[in-house]
Amino acid sequence: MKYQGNPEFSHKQHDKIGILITNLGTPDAPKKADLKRYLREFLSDPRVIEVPRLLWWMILNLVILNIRPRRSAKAYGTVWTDRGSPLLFHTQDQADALRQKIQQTRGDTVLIEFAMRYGSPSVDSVIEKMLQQGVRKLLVLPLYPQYCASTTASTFDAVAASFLKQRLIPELRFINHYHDFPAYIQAVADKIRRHWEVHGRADKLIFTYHGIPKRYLLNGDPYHCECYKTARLLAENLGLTKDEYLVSFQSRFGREEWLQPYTDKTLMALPQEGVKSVQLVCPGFSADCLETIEEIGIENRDYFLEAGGERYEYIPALNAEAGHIDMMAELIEQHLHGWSACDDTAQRALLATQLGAQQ
Ligand SMILES: C=CC1=C(C)c2cc3[nH]c(cc4nc(cc5[nH]c(cc1n2)c(C)c5CCC(=O)O)C(CCC(=O)O)=C4C)c(C)c3C=C
Ligand SMILES: [Fe+2]
Ligand SMILES: [Fe+2]
Repeated sequence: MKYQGNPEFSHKQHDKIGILITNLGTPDAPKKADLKRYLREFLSDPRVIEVPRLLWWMILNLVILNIRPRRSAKAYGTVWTDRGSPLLFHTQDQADALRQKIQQTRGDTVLIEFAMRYGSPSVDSVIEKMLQQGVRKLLVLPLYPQYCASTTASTFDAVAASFLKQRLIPELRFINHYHDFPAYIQAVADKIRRHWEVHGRADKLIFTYHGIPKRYLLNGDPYHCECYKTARLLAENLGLTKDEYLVSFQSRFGREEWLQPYTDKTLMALPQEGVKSVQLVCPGFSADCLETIEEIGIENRDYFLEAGGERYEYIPALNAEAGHIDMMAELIEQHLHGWSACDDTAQRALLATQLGAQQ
């Protein structure tokens, strides 16, 4: 059978609204074999690596997958916890907290789940489960505040691919970005303010974002622009002047030029310019993960201190904090507008009665 359906379909079944939050995904364990599987899936995505397929297949399989898994496994080992990868357990906590919050007002007419674009739980398996549970309207929220084809559009691809095999596809809404959503700006700004209350301020506040190849920006990706807009809105909210903050881009991969200025090079240069203390925040990451805890929390700290810096602080991501969950709930409610779970139940009941009378 080409298209899957639910033979238990009933006209009396109440429609449900499904809310699916997603993030990038992470390896199952900090081991070479797990990294190889994870990196193969991730780096085979043409939305991530825009290079002719045959050429990339050779580079990936003959070079990268023979070198990187060992190195990355070591890095993941430094952030791994009893609950596994931070990205996984923070996303799980976010879904649990969101479920509690939204079900307080909407009851069990709404299902809230999380999925990962790469690795598990996969987008496909979670959508399948939600459809089986009666979801007929699906809202997808990729937890990337700034739109990027490599992350946001890739998530859309996975959702669309999952529908390809379904007989009954749900109504779909997809949140593209929320980089300028007031409650998101407020939540990040509040987090910075709370850090200042405990630790005081530094010479510079650095907004550091995951980079992408510069070529993607030149080909029309709005990510760079949305990163800068987020930084401007945060600076306005915090009352910062232009010389009190910086924007930079981290996590370079491969040899071509990525978005500049690079975070590592910036941190190496700042002490010579008289900047001795810095605070770093990652407004593009909704959950702490390898790229924030290890790369920003550890690796870049060393660069700054070795270059003569004196004080370096990383301000953690919003993770499953109440302010973040409230912001997500507000964003979701805004996008649920006009959707109610059972608005056609009465019509269905009527139809079922009519069908019954005809038989
Ligand atoms: C926040 C947005 C992200 C963008 C944009 C992004 C683009 C991007 N990433 C790579 C390559 C790698 N990224 C890796 C890890 C990683 N990336 C993001 C987010 C974005 N990536 C997250 C949340 C994570 C962490 C996952 C975790 O398990 O904690 C990795 C794997 C780690 C490693 O080996 O260094 C790679 C590789 C590219 C090429 C790219 C844009 C083209
Ligand atoms: Fe990445
Ligand atoms: Fe990295």
